[in-house]
Amino acid sequence: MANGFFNVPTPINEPVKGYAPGSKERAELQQALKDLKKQQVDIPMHIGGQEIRTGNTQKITPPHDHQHVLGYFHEGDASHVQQAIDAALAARTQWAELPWEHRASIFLKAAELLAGPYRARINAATMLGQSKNAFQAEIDAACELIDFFRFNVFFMQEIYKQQPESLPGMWNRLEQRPLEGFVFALTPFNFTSIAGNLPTSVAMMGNVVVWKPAYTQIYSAQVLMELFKEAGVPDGVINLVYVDGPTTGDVIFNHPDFAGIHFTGSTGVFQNIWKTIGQNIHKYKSYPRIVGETGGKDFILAHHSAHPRQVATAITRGAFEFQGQKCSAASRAYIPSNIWDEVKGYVQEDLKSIKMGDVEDFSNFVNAVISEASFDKLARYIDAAKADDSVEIIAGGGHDKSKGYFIEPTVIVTKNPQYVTMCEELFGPVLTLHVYDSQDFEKTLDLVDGTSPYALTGAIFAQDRYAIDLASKKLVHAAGNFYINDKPTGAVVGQQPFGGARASGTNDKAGSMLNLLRWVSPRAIKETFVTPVDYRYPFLGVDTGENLNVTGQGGF
Ligand SMILES: NC(=O)c1ccc[n+]([C@@H]2O[C@H](COP(=O)([O-])OP(=O)(O)OC[C@H]3O[C@@H](n4cnc5c(N)ncnc54)[C@H](O)[C@@H]3O)[C@@H](O)[C@H]2O)c1
Ligand SMILES: N[C@@H](CCC=O)C(=O)O
Repeated sequence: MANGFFNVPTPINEPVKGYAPGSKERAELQQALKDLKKQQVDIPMHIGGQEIRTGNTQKITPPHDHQHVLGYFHEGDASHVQQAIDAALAARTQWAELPWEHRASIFLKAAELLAGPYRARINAATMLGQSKNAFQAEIDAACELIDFFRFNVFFMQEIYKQQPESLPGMWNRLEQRPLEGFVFALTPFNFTSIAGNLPTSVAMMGNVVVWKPAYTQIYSAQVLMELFKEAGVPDGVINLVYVDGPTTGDVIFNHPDFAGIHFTGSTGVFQNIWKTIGQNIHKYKSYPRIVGETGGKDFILAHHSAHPRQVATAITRGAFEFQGQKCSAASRAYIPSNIWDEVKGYVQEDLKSIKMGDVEDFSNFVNAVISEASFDKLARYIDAAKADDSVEIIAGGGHDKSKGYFIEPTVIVTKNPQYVTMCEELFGPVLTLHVYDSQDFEKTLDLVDGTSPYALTGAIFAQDRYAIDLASKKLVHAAGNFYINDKPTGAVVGQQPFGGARASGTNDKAGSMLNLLRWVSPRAIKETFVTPVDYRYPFLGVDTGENLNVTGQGGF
């Protein structure tokens, strides 16, 4: 029983460690990589606190070294999804009734564990399982997830604090109930922090969760599940299943207690899910919350006043960090003719200096793409561009899957601003670039706005303040995260709340109060202290009015 109004610690962003040669963190990370590589892990599902092994195992291999086996996971079927729902519903009442400060403590503890004893292991697992370099793993799996935990706890407190006015004679209260049912967290491969945030932000608000990660992220998902357990998340609150997407969806979206989905992934999958939920709407007890952050076709637009070196650096980092597998990665660029030669020179110079290879060699900036399917798709688009006379590849273009799924950072230049790779999300290290007449800035703004159905991230580079203002206005709906003279990636929790509109998602801004509000159903409670005993209005005259309380306690 809580007797006190508690204030959670004020969150600050977790400092990103540098991993410089000779540093303590580098030594710890190298040791964790070695430890993980010398064993083969056997990864169970986690349902109601039980480890579930089906014997139906699948291999986990690093994308940059597909012959090395890191371990196996046990795949489940529809019956396991049903068990996970049952376990979640069984845990629901006790978890929902736990005073909020205990939920806060659990996730603050998770943040501290991740910042300390779990840091090297989660980074190493993300490096090996998802082929991220040390720095990319650190900003994702460690810092961003730590920030999600700390900031979300703070936002939860802010939400609970918001209370309505009360006139004399009454007390109005707002109670933030968890949703009536269970929530499905469906997570992508590319960010360990997103995989960790989608189930925990929901659970933090008192809900119970069935979590299904992408198969290509299971290696680090297992470490997250251990972290949640050690932090004190009770059995059944977050249930982790490894079942293929359509089979999982079939059980979840037909269940009457399905109360919401917290999704991050591709637009096509999200749109199908939305349709299925719509078709099944009569089956549910409540209208499910549908929260989804999806794909992007993120842009860099330069004005003729932009600094060529700054634009080139933004292209190299914005398009090719983590092999372009960020929903925010720049994948189309519009460069004015007056600075093109310079920008081109710098980009080619940068890309020539980039090293590609295994994550254990910390000097590799680029590693492998996530899977053979992704490699084959990207190689197809690159080969089609090579065969097309209307476009030119000015950097990269090579690919090789003999040891790992390696695609060279590739820049395609096209005269046709509607060329297929200017419009479609490829999700890999491929940037397509259109050079426009530097006098046509306004026309190019329309082009940027209208070329793709997405609206996730975008960047304007200019020194001319009028150009920045014009771009901000004309591109108002073209990006949920808009950058001025900066690359379009690298949003930080608490600083640039993240999410896009149009086909890019519901824009509920991960790591913000807006997102957490989707996981509660407020109940307004009005308590009247002196309850009326006469129905008549004052002007009917019979009563003196003192018991009528028309505008006071009684109200309308
Ligand atoms: N906007 C954002 O914040 C954001 C962040 C990260 C990734 N993304 C997007 O995610 C995508 C890359 O991630 P991904 O390849 O893991 O996405 P994906 O859509 O292939 O998979 C996401 C999840 O959905 C599951 N899934 C796939 N098909 C399904 C189906 N038919 N029914 C039910 N579940 C299904 C997957 O197993 C996975 O768990 C890109 O499009 C990227 O832009 C968006
Ligand atoms: N929040 C990340 C992108 C997440 C999507 O993959 C960024 O801003 O770069």
